[in-house]
This record gives sequence, structure tokens and C-alpha cells, in this order.
Amino acid sequence: MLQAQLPHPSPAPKPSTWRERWQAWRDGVLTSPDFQRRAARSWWMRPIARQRARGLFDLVAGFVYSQVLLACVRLKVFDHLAAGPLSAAELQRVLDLPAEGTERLLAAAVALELLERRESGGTLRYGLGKLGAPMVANEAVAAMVEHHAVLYADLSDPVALLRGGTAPALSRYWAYASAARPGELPPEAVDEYSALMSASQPLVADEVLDAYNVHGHRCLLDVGGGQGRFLLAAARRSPTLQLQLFDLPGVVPAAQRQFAAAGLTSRTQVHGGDFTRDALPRGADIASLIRVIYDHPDERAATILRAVFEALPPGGTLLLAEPMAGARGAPRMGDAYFNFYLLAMHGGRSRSAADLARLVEAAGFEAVRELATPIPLQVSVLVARKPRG
Ligand SMILES: CC(C)=CCC/C(C)=C/CC/C(C)=C/C=C/C(C)=C/C=C/C=C(C)/C=C/C=C(C)/C=C/C=C(C)/C=C/CC(C)(C)O
Ligand SMILES: C[S@@+](CC[C@H](N)C(=O)[O-])C[C@H]1O[C@@H](n2cnc3c(N)ncnc32)[C@H](O)[C@@H]1O
Repeated sequence: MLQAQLPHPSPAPKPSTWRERWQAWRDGVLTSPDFQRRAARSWWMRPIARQRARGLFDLVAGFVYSQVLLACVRLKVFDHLAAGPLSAAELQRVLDLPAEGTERLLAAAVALELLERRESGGTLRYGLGKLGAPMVANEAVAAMVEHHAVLYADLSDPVALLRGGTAPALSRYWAYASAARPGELPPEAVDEYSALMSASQPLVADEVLDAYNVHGHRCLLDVGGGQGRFLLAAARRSPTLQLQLFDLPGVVPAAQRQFAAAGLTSRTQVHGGDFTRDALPRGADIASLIRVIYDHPDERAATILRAVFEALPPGGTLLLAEPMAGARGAPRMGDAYFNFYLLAMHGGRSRSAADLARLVEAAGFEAVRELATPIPLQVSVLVARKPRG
């Protein structure tokens, strides 16, 4: 049965304001198939009708578009074209696909602006499109594209997911999200997500370090710092900065290996523990929480922020960075994408900068401010200070 034919669960409220009357009238018009048909045929309404049809079609087809991108990533199409355009026959050879598969992939990738057709001297070649060019050697986004197989399997029944009681694969992938004692997770339970986080740090690290200059600081404690990729980026910005990393005991051996490989062992202290139970190491004058707080429900987020507050000296700085709901220019990222992602993960919630500022202040910090980042879709940043007195 169509939604419009379902009985209303309560007597529909009578519109009382001008705005409510306008909205009720507009709903009536826009849901009418007769109006939709007439609008599509009217010269002045047709552009709007076409735009709405396209918008809805793109929501229907979104998974197909994602899979075209996945095919391009798996076949390394963008990297093959980095040195210059290739003909369909050349691409067929390097991609090792049948001719028809190649033609279909190229047509789809051109339509999605991942590739573009280039004609010269009577030969048709394929080059990088405006959305394909940023994918060249982009291991961060490529790793995320691959990872979405897990998410999309969990989203195959979105209503069941919303009703709860399911056991999404994503909640097993992020083993700490539902573990009673995350501190006891062995390396094999944390290695896969830690590698994904490490691979995707380039989406975040330079954005954060461009927004906040760590130069004036003596020692940076990265809480939930994973395999240390953010600290390695910070160390490159400030050669005198001391580094402390805190993460689950199962994660820290990989972090230690990364610091040793970068020749940074003497500047680094690595601590294993559970930030919901254990005290954080003292000694840093700035602590960062990068892509950590949105993993957790409010109560656990408050515990983590309080632990950071305790670890910092008076006047110490908190640097909190993650993709935030309501980020400028990215309205779908927080409320649609991460909202559902975090539901499947059985973890936390996508929060706006204002929601996070409230949590940060409740933990005792002051002077909370949001810093501008170049691409808020990737990450937004809050800084705050522990009071001096
Ligand atoms: C030169 C001429 C002719 C014109 C100039 C025109 C011009 C200005 C062009 C701009 C070109 C340009 C610089 C393009 C840049 C493109 C960029 C920066 C693209 C970035 C894309 C980023 C993407 C797609 C990021 C995706 C991130 C995802 C999906 C992240 C997912 C994260 C997850 C799932 C995290 C999970 C962690 C957990 C569990 C929630 O804690
Ligand atoms: C989403 S990852 C972010 C990692 C890293 N900050 C980054 O942005 O790449 C969250 C991190 O928090 C760590 N974590 C989760 N629960 C934890 C806990 N109870 N105690 C300590 N670390 C924890 C995870 O092991 C993981 O490294």
C-alpha cells in the first residue's frame, strides 16, 4: 500500500500558522501524480521536475554508482591513467577485462565524471575525469571504498538495523565498540581496523595540523592514537615535539613498530590501556582525540573527555577532530552517512560542533572554539583549554 493511503496514527493537526498552511498546501500539490505529470510538461516547471527526478533517481541508484567506483579502485583504473589517457583497447589489456566489460565500465565511469572521453587525431582515449583525478594514488579513499563492502552488507536490511537486535558485521569489525573489556582484545581483533585507520589518516592529519599549529607545544598525547600516523605527521611539523600515544594494549605493538621504523622511538612513549577505566599518562601539554569521540555514546564520551582533562596540566590544550554533523557544505555526511554507519557499528553518534562543545565544557574545559578546516567533509576541529586556576 502507498504511504499516502495509510491511515494517520493520530488526528492530523490542523495547520494554524501561515507557514503550516503553506506547507500543507504544498504537500498536497507535490504528492499529486496529476500535478507531477503537468509540471513535467510545463516549460517553466520542467527544469525543477527534472532536477527532482534526478535527485530521487540518484538516491535509488547510489549503490550502483558506489560499485562502479569500487570496480575502478580494484582495477586501479585511475592509477593506470595517471601517466596519460589510454584507448579502450589499451585499457582492456591492462585491466584484463573482456571487451564488453571494459566498454560498460568506461561508459559508467564517464557518466559519473570519474573518467572523461578525449578525442585527438581521430583516436578516442579515456583520461581522468574531475572526480577520478583526486583518486590517483589516493590510498586513503581507496581503503575506505574497499571497506564499504562490510557496511553495505549490514545495510541490506535498513529497517531491521533501525529496529535493533541485529548483529551487524561492522560491530564485529570495530571490536572495541561492543566488547565488555576492550582492553583484553588481542592484536588479531584490532589489526584490521587499525590498518584502515592508518591508511585513511591522510584524509585527516594535514587538515587538522593546518588548522591548529602544534609548534608552540612541548608534548602531544594522542588518545586512541591507533598506529601512530597522526603523531608521525605532527612530529614532521615540529621537530622538538615529544610524542605520547595511548591506545588499547592490542594496538600498541603496531604503533611501536611504526615509531621505530620512522626513527622516532627516543621521542615517543607508547601506553596500552582502556581509556574508559585507566588513567591516561601525564606529562603532555596538549592532548588530541582524533576520530575517537563519535565512536562512543554520550556517557562514555564524557568519561573519555574527563580522563583527558585529568591528564592535562592547568592551561593544557584539548584538540578534538572528527567529521561533524552539520559541517559546512556537507549536510549529508553527518546526518545521513555517519548516522547510519555508527548505528551499524553499535557505537556512538554523529555530533555537531555545538553538541561536542557542550560535552567538552561539561568535562571542565573552557574557551572551546571551532577552527576552520579546508574540507569540513573530511574533518572538523575543536580546541579547548583546561582552566589555569
Ligand atoms: C586547475 C583548474 C583547471 C581548475 C581548478 C579547479 C579546482 C579548484 C579543482 C579542485 C581540485 C581538487 C583540489 C580536488 C580535491 C578533491 C578532494 C580533496 C577530494 C576528497 C575526497 C574525500 C573523500 C571522498 C572522503 C571520504 C571519506 C570517507 C568515506 C570516510 C569514512 C570514514 C569512516 C568510515 C571512519 C570510521 C571510523 C569510526 C569507526 C567512525 O570511528
Ligand atoms: C576510529 S579509531 C581512530 C584512530 C586514530 N585516532 C585515527 O584517527 O586514525 C579509534 C581508536 O580508539 C581506540 N580505542 C577504542 N576504544 C578504546 C579504549 N577503550 N581505550 C583505548 N583506546 C580505545 C581504538 O583502538 C582506535 O585506535
